Amino acid sequence: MNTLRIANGRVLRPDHSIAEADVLIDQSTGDIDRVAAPDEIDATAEETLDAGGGLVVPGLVNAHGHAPMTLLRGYADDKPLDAWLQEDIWPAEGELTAEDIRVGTELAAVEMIRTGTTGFVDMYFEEPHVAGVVESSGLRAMLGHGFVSVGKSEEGAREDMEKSVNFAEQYDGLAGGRISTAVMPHSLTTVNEELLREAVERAREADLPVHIHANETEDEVAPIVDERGVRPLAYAEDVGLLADGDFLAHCVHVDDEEIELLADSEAVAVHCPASNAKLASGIAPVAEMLDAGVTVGLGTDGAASNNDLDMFDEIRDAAMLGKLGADDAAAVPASAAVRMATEGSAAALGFDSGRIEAGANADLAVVDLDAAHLTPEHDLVSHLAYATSGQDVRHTVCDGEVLMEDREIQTLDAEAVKERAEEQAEALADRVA
Ligand SMILES: N[C@@H](CCSC[C@H]1O[C@@H](n2cnc3c(=O)[nH]cnc32)[C@H](O)[C@@H]1O)C(=O)O
Ligand SMILES: [Zn+2]
Repeated sequence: MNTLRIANGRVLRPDHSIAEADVLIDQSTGDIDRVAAPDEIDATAEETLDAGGGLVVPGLVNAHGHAPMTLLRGYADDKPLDAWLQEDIWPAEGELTAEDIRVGTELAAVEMIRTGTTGFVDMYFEEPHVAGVVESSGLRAMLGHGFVSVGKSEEGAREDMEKSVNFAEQYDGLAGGRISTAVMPHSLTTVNEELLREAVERAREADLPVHIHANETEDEVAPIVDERGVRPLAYAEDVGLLADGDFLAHCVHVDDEEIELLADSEAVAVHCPASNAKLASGIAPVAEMLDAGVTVGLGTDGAASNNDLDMFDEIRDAAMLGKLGADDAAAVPASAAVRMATEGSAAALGFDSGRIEAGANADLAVVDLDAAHLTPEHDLVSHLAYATSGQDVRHTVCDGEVLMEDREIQTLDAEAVKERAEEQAEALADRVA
């Protein structure tokens, strides 16, 4: 057994207690073999990472995003979703090349590894290039080709849906099992009913989950209520969504009936607080969803509506906005927010990660605790939610492989990626202008 030992640190246990413990990783399986006090582990490890003065936490899982949009970070801000997409983002995306997608994903991978994220979701296009970066970066991901029918001929829309199903079938399980896939219709209003039903049917035939944007803005809800006389999630359930493995991004404008539908289903809601705030989409009723027993994951959405991919920022936003939305300072406490970004997101994607215990994927990060902004140590879970930045991460490990040691990324040349991304983004903006 090739072993990696995360030594001399403290560990965040699944019950959110803190233990002085080493983590022994079996690199042949990529799983955690043991978590125990140092003197209880006599195995000699081929490789050791020093977690002294640090806290070993589950690698964060970014359960909704559009990775290549890092090239559009800061390209268009300060407008609501529809105007932002129609006036800026979709015109720019029309000029994106496959190389842009590859470089934008590399930049996203550098940012995620640097900030302790070990798993992510991508809904975009040119996904084979995204998959190539997942393979080389060492991250875990659930990928899908996002498709719409609006603005397309019936034939063009069907082709796009086929592309989404075919990609999901062909890429599931690649990169040594670190890639999983989903069929990804863009949203309940940008894909017509016939195509949506067919996409869901094809996903079930292929035993694949479906990922979709849902109830993000009032503008997405009203047309469905007006046309169909039912709430969007009732329509989603009727087309066969809300099945086990399905996960819905946003769920901002959901009423009690829809929260109950989610709670009674196997589907997972993915909360994107920063994106919802930045686009003024609203504050999702996360406290109510959690109280109703809905599984809630956490995601940044794209870097053009956040504008970073730091999931520690997202944890803090979830806690803060959850309180504001519930008008209750006790809502979405620190532990609940941390759990959303670890176990909640892992559940959304069916990842066996999100917790530090034997048998789980060895997807973890080590947070340096010696900074002034993490002093004193009354409560480390409080620090994870209210004070930790992704820049505090020292090491990142995914599938038992070291992706970053002492803030040095091992699987990508971070400086070269940043340079390339600058060049590609500049050329893209020139093409759009
Ligand atoms: N542009 C693709 C649609 C699917 S890719 C995923 C799309 O979601 C867009 N997107 C990014 N953030 C959001 C969001 O918060 N809500 C809805 N769409 C978004 C993103 O810009 C991209 O166009 C096509 O025409 O076939
Ligand atoms: Zn999105």
